[in-house]
Amino acid sequence: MDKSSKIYVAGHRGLVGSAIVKNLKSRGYHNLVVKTHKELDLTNTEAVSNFFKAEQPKYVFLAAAKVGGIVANNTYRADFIYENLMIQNNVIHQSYVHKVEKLLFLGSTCIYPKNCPQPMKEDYLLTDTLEYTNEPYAIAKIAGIKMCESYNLQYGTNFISVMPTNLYGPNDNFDLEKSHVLPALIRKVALGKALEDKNWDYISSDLNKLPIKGVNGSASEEEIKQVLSDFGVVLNQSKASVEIWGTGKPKREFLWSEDMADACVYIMRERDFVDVVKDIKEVRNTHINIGTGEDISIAQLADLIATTVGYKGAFVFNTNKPDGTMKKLTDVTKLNNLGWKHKVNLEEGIASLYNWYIAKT
Ligand SMILES: NC(=O)C1=CN([C@@H]2O[C@H](COP(=O)(O)OP(=O)(O)OC[C@H]3O[C@@H](n4cnc5c(N)ncnc54)[C@H](OP(=O)(O)O)[C@@H]3O)[C@@H](O)[C@H]2O)C=CC1
Ligand SMILES: C[C@H]1O[C@H](OP(=O)(O)OP(=O)(O)OC[C@H]2O[C@@H](n3cnc4c(=O)[nH]c(N)nc43)[C@H](O)[C@@H]2O)[C@@H](O)[C@@H](O)C1=O
Repeated sequence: MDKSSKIYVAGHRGLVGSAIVKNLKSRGYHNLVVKTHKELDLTNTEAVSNFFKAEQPKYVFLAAAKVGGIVANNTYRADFIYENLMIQNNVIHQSYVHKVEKLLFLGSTCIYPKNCPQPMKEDYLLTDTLEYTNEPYAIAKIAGIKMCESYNLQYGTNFISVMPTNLYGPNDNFDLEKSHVLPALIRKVALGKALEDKNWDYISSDLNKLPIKGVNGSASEEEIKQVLSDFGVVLNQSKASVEIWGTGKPKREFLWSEDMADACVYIMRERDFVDVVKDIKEVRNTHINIGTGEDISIAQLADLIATTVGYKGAFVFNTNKPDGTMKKLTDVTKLNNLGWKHKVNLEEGIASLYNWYIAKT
């Protein structure tokens, strides 16, 4: 990639897209094209076609998607399959039509079967039934992999699919209903500590930045306590407790978003589709897992966050909420063999994200 190549980063304000833009700029790439969702709705085929015709990007990072945690995936099932299929169909097809030199499609490790052998190798795709809570999203992501693979085989394009594990970092989503576990627990634990410390300035400032169910920092103490308790952050006789969804037993692997962005930029710069094809007689499972190869239970994650935040209160487990897949650890051999390894460990990442979040509230 020349420093002046025109590069389109779809989803540039999101968790991963913002980290990709930061990474590219730090390396001197200066001809970036970005559009907000409002400026360009990627589900709109005509608008995407016009955009590619006008801009003619040479490289495309497809980091725009409908994204959310386990409950959002399970609740907005139609939106997750429809919007993701539309976004990726439009962007991948127009990239072919307008002769994009290389495209990177971001999927997710939820493409693997619910009871997949661990760690999950790329070859385990489509070998068994998916986890139900995120099946629509996973099916859209599998369609994206197969679309890239099929366009490469039929039309000779150079489209690469990467499957990230659970990600976290600056510009994460801290909405308690829709977010993933790590930002949700950072926010809930920080609020639990503030309740115990009677730090109303912190609580008001947090709610002013991101109201919960319409309740912001100017609401009464009683209203605030009520809405926090609806989300499992409770003060009982000066002792706080924070709710963890499910049993706390599922294990997850977490990758810092700036490491993820670095992997994306590395693959875009250094690798081509042919590098990830194992068997040229039957070209399958050409995607690449992106992760750390290390996992941790949700209960252990909560303890780590409590240590970082200095929270001394309790955790309670709400088993009416879903656990989802019990284990989804990626096999990162292919990624490591392609020449990339993660740098940021979980303790460092949690501390950085907590500091980032505090600075924002
Ligand atoms: N976060 C995670 O833990 C994981 C994420 N992934 C994948 O990584 C990729 C990036 O995810 P992440 O950064 O977390 O997502 P975010 O939700 O943080 O960002 C998504 C971005 O997509 C844009 N977007 C969404 N819908 C549209 C649309 N219809 N038209 C135009 N833009 C749209 C948003 O634009 P705007 O800001 O303007 O609203 C936003 O910038 C996705 O493909 C996701 O599936 C995979 C595994 C884990
Ligand atoms: C990245 C991946 O993310 C989604 O899958 P997931 O890994 O199950 O996502 P999650 O982060 O929401 O939950 C992880 C675990 O944590 C538990 N958990 C505890 N307490 C909270 C909590 O407060 N919030 C959330 N969200 N989860 C909690 C929760 O019950 C689950 O056991 C996919 O749908 C799909 O989007 C995808 O690709």
